[in-house]
Amino acid sequence: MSLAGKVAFVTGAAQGLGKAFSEALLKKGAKVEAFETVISCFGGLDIMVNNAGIANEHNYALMVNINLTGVITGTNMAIDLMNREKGGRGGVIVNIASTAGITPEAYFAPIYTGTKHGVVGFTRCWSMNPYIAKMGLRFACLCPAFTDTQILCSTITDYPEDAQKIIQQVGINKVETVTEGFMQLVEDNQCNGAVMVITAQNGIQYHRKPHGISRM
Ligand SMILES: NC(=O)C1=CN([C@@H]2O[C@H](COP(=O)(O)OP(=O)(O)OC[C@H]3O[C@@H](n4cnc5c(N)ncnc54)[C@H](O)[C@@H]3O)[C@@H](O)[C@H]2O)C=CC1
Ligand SMILES: CCCCC/C=C\C=C\C(=O)C/C=C\C/C=C\CCCC(=O)O
Repeated sequence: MSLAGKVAFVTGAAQGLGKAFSEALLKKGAKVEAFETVISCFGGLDIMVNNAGIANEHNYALMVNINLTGVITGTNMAIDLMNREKGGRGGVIVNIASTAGITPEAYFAPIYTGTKHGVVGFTRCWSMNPYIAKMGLRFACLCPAFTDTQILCSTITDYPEDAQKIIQQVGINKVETVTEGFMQLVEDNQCNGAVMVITAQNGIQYHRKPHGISRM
């Protein structure tokens, strides 16, 4: 996808990964806008990034609301706006999950892990919907391991020993590496259903795709 003139909306873009994603999109010529402006000034949306998230095991209702319900709500709103069959231009929806959405290694954070598993399952499920081709939509999910942003500081403060132990094992991603992976997901029109995993040890990788209806 060429990004020149495309309209993007990134949730939670004030800092951290959301800010870095927005800056990378702007550099490639996209317009990164507030939701109201997207409709009133640009008449549509091409790229939706559900990025906002928190880590707070003590307030699980809030965390589920932001990390999972927020992604579902943002996705639903974007589908309505982008659906070619309803006058939209089509486009891509990228949901930001985590490696915690694939493996439960952060044992001290079961609710965070649950919300991120939800994001991965929700995004994968949409990507397998046979009607999205007509709607002009594709879906992708980004799963970074620990990355150098503010959310990490609060985790280390809340769970110093547990977090440090895992971080020492797996390392910390640079924001730039995660942003590079994010841009691949946005620009590669072939990557519907991609679940991209990014770790400090192995860099950018694709998690294996599910194949149709599972035979368990
Ligand atoms: N930094 C890390 O180690 C990793 C982060 N992630 C995910 O990446 C996403 C971005 O996190 P970071 O940039 O790392 O953290 P961050 O704490 O720097 O940024 C989070 C952003 O979300 C926004 N936000 C929080 N609640 C919101 C709400 N109710 N409505 C709108 N915006 C809200 C904040 O204002 C902030 O801009 C999150 O979904 C997080 O779970 C995933 C894997 C690793
Ligand atoms: C992880 C619980 C607290 C969440 C808030 C802080 C930062 C967010 C980090 C993540 O989302 C990444 C979460 C867990 C990573 C744990 C292990 C990574 C394993 C990667 C690997 O297998 O190499």
